[in-house]
Amino acid sequence: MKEEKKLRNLLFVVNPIAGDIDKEELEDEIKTTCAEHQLNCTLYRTTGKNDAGEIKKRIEQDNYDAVFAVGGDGTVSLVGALLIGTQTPLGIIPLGSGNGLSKDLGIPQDTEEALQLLHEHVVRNIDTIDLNGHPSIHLSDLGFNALVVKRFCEGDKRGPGAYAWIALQEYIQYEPKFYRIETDTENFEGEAFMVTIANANAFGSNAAINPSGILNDGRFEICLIEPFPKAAAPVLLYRMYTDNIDGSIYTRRISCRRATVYNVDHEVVHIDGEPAELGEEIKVTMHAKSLKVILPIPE
Ligand SMILES: Nc1ncnc2c1ncn2[C@@H]1O[C@H](COP(=O)(O)OP(=O)(O)OP(=O)(O)O)[C@@H](O)[C@H]1O
Repeated sequence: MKEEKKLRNLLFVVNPIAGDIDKEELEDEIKTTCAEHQLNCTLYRTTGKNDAGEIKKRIEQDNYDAVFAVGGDGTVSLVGALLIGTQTPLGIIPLGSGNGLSKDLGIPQDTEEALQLLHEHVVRNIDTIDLNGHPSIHLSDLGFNALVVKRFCEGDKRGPGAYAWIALQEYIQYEPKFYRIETDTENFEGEAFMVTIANANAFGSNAAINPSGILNDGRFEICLIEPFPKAAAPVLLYRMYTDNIDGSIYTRRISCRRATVYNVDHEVVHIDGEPAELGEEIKVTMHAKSLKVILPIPE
């Protein structure tokens, strides 16, 4: 196996509010681990305002060997988007409410184990996708889940419990919306409960919307949940949590390399867990193996 370049100079982007977990102790742990392995470490704490600009400035000023996102999927996307197309790998110390991408990548969810990646790892390339110029590394949605994500981001409670409570409240009154989807393989026109544009497999909650998706195959999947009777919801959820969504008559997945999604009813959208405004016509393109990521050494 090719010898990995040793990391020397690291930037850690720490989201102090992610997952409702106090990060002070962790910051000390990061500093200690770096000192033990003679690594130079810089910490940047996100503020929620113009973080992308601030981090970009730091990356341009200093020659970092890797940038670690310390937080949830939003923090991972923020950092990952800045590293797409560069030689600088993205590291992840998962500390959010859900940590979907890190789970799909097999990154340890235990902080101490994840910190081992600073000195023992491999670097691999993964695909990213682009929605009207906005990068997406994990999963983006139109429809029900996007609405829940929007309400979650507007609220002041974090964590999986807050997310589940909002989902339940919205589910009771949610009506499917109309979409037209054209891809290089198949087309779709009709109502859907939600449309997921998936580079990866599962949401942070572990619900697998795209169970067989591969992060470096040069393809993405459009996962549709079509209108279903309210009574079918528990079985649908069960299928998602048991990697068996394709067994449902209410779902379909389109694997493709490019797509245009017409969001006819102007339904809300999120990209990797952050609400986004994309207009009615959404062009989705694939950037194969465009992001380097730091992963555990395979067993
Ligand atoms: N200092 C801060 N104060 C308030 N909000 C912040 C701050 N730093 C970042 N944010 C916000 O945190 C959100 C990203 O959080 P992140 O996704 O990392 O964690 P999470 O939501 O707890 O976890 P997950 O996405 O895995 O469910 C962004 O909306 C960002 O604007």
